[in-house]
Amino acid sequence: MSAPVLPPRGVSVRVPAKVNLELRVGPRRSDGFHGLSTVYHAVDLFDVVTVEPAQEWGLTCLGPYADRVPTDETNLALRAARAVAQLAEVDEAVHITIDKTIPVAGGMAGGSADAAGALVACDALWQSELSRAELDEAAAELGSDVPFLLTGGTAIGSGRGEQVVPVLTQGTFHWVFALHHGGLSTADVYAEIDRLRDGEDLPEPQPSEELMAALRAGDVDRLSLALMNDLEPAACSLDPQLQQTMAAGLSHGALATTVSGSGPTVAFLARDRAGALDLMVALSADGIADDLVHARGPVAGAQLLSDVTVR
Ligand SMILES: C[C@@](CO)(OP(=O)(O)O)[C@H](O)COP(=O)(O)OP(=O)(O)OC[C@H]1O[C@@H](n2ccc(N)nc2=O)[C@H](O)[C@@H]1O
Ligand SMILES: Nc1ncnc2c1ncn2[C@@H]1O[C@H](COP(=O)(O)OP(=O)(O)O)[C@@H](O)[C@H]1O
Repeated sequence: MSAPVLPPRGVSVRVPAKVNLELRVGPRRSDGFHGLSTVYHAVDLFDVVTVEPAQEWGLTCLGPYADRVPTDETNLALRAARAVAQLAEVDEAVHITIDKTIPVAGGMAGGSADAAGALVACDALWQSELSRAELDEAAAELGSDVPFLLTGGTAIGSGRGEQVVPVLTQGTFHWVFALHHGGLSTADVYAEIDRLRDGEDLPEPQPSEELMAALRAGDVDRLSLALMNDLEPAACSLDPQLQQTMAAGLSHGALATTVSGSGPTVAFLARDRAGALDLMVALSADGIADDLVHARGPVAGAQLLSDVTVR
């Protein structure tokens, strides 16, 4: 007699961090968001989100940044899980465990990654088979960056960042991320760009042809010339130390640098793996950042790791 097929007990999903290769910010819209043209790029720095059936809704965060992550109902992963329960009409609770490696409030979309991970994990746990359109819509409601973390790779983001279209790329790029544990609030950085650009006539943001060509060719030198982030002056205005970090990386041979999203993480593009490791050693000797991480991109978005853990 064959064994009965039991529903899965727990599901784990691995989700990457992102850096914006380009971030062009238009004027503030009437809903308070800014129209964007951005190019997201997922890198191999991962959180793992595990959901397990439980008597009550709950969340545990593990890892070095755990004390900076809310475990109440404001946690984006918990909100994502509840959104799937509602869409799938499931009346069951889960306990979520986030094994956190992505810096918190670092401009690398860690909370958004956890939300994307929880959407995919709960959909698998409850076998709800939500359509991609339903998942994308739920993701966009949770945050502007969340749909990209479902897709991963390299992609253009438009609207407020939630409309995502994949971009053709070749090869792997090597990055060094200089982390600053202070954190910057995304809303504060957008408010600061408004203050700095007050009265300016702003063009409709568009992706640059040069960046698309560099990515299509997998050409790291061309990519180094195409990185840009409109939020950089605003992040540097709120945290002037970032300018020193950027200058230090360039003096040690980084091909280019940009603030990651709304910061305060600073991204350096290296020629290759050896270049990235040399840069880490030099920056570490300077003691300029709280931590340094080597990561590669592009990598896939939220990926199911297993659908059966301990029974
Ligand atoms: C700056 C970016 C670049 O990818 O990422 P992070 O640096 O936060 O990772 C994103 O635009 C952040 O997206 P996300 O972190 O999902 O932001 P949301 O939760 O949607 O919005 C948080 C707040 O940021 C501001 N906001 C966000 C997106 C946008 N297009 N315009 C905005 O003005 C609004 O003040 C909003 O209330
Ligand atoms: N699962 C989560 N992980 C991290 N932060 C979260 C999470 N859920 C909610 N937050 C809140 O979102 C804020 C922004 O965090 P994060 O997404 O890491 O940064 P960023 O928007 O700069 O990419 C945090 O300060 C925290 O209060």
